[in-house]
Amino acid sequence: MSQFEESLFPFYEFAVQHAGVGIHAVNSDGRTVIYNDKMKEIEGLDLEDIRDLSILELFNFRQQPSTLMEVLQTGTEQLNIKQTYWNRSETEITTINNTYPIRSNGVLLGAIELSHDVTALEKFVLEPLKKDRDPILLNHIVAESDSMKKIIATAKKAVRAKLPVLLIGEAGTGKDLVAQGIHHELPQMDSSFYTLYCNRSDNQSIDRLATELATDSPFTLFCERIDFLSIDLQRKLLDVLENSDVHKRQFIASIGEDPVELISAGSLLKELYYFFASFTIHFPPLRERKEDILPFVHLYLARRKESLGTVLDHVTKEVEELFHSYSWPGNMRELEMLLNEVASLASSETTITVDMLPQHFRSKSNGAGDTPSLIPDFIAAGGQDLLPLDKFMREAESYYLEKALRINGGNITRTANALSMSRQNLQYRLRKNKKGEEA
Ligand SMILES: Nc1ncnc2c1ncn2[C@@H]1O[C@H](COP(=O)(O)OP(=O)(O)OP(=O)(O)O)[C@@H](O)[C@H]1O
Repeated sequence: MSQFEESLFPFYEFAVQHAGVGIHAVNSDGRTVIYNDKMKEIEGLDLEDIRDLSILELFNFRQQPSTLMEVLQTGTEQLNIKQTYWNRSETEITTINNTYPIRSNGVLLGAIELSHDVTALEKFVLEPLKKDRDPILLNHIVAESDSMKKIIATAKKAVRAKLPVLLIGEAGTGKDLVAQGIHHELPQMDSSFYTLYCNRSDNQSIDRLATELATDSPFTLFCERIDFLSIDLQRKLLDVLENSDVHKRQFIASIGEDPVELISAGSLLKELYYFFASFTIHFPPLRERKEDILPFVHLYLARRKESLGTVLDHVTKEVEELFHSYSWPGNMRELEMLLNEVASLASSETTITVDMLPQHFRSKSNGAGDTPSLIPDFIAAGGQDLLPLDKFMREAESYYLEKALRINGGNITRTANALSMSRQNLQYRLRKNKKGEEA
């Protein structure tokens, strides 16, 4: 190497450390040779954590399919791979990765990954109405269908009456959005919005709430999915609420199913239902109010254009038809996540075409009718071919995880809690099963 080339090293090193993208390079043995500051920030790892790990060990450590390993094995680049995961500091990160083989004189020396952190972008685009600090008003909410119009009208009445409200509907139908809309329409605009995320056994949140309610401060309390609390905790919550100053607060709660069914199944305390049910608002699933689909798509694309200067602004007739024929079991949240996925991989396109829809969506929406394919019967019936046990177990796991996710509106954290597993483990299994399906 010439002296001149050597004198360039400090420049290269500086550029690598200060680049706005994460850089991770491995040699042909899979050992890390470059791991810059941005990559440390993205993954929450230190060089010490990984220096002595081969890429294979690192793969197990991260529980992520490794594009670096794939490029080392195949020698072909992998572009625009989107990954969402929780890093070491328990932060959710979304990256878009480009991974390239590095060759010298035709010999493969290793591979390099350039990782763009698009978490902030994802966070914004995920919820087009939740725009930074702008309050969500009831009139901002997409309400083209008669049923959504009725929901907005009842929510406005509840604001005037200042009585507790119970929001009833499947996950992802917009209950949280309407709760925030009610809050922002209230006369005391200085009060804050407090969400109690209900978790089966989370005693401490209710204790914290009791402390908060003992103060004088006015606020709106939104108890999200009280039906997720154990009956004992529902009793405790009711006690805390009944002993607080109801005049200074707006109380709102949500449940996922019909209250009569929940009460008779022993999942909802009748007295807690009565506490919130001065106003009840039913949110029909999106499949029963398809008029709201396209206005939401247009709102989403307009917001993205306004904030990020992107050019996507409509969908083809074919996509419209597909969106109208699909059942959206995850409701508006599922549509939002789909648009997110499509838009973040688009570059100069102005129209969303069927080709741009991800494979997983095309296969479940394509004429397969309304329900995503479920395994009809898990118990072997006489006369049926038996599956090898490991295949059966994989299918059962995949079915169960998908169902748990659907019940939890696609929310990984809640699903993982409900299944008593770490979020990383759940993500790993989902990915593994998806790969298995595609294979
Ligand atoms: N009518 C709507 N107009 C605009 N955005 C909507 C509408 N309905 C839902 N969304 C968006 O869809 C996503 C899911 O909505 P939201 O969180 O309010 O659902 P939810 O019924 O509270 O779900 P969960 O029961 O799982 O908490 C949010 O990002 C929300 O902004």
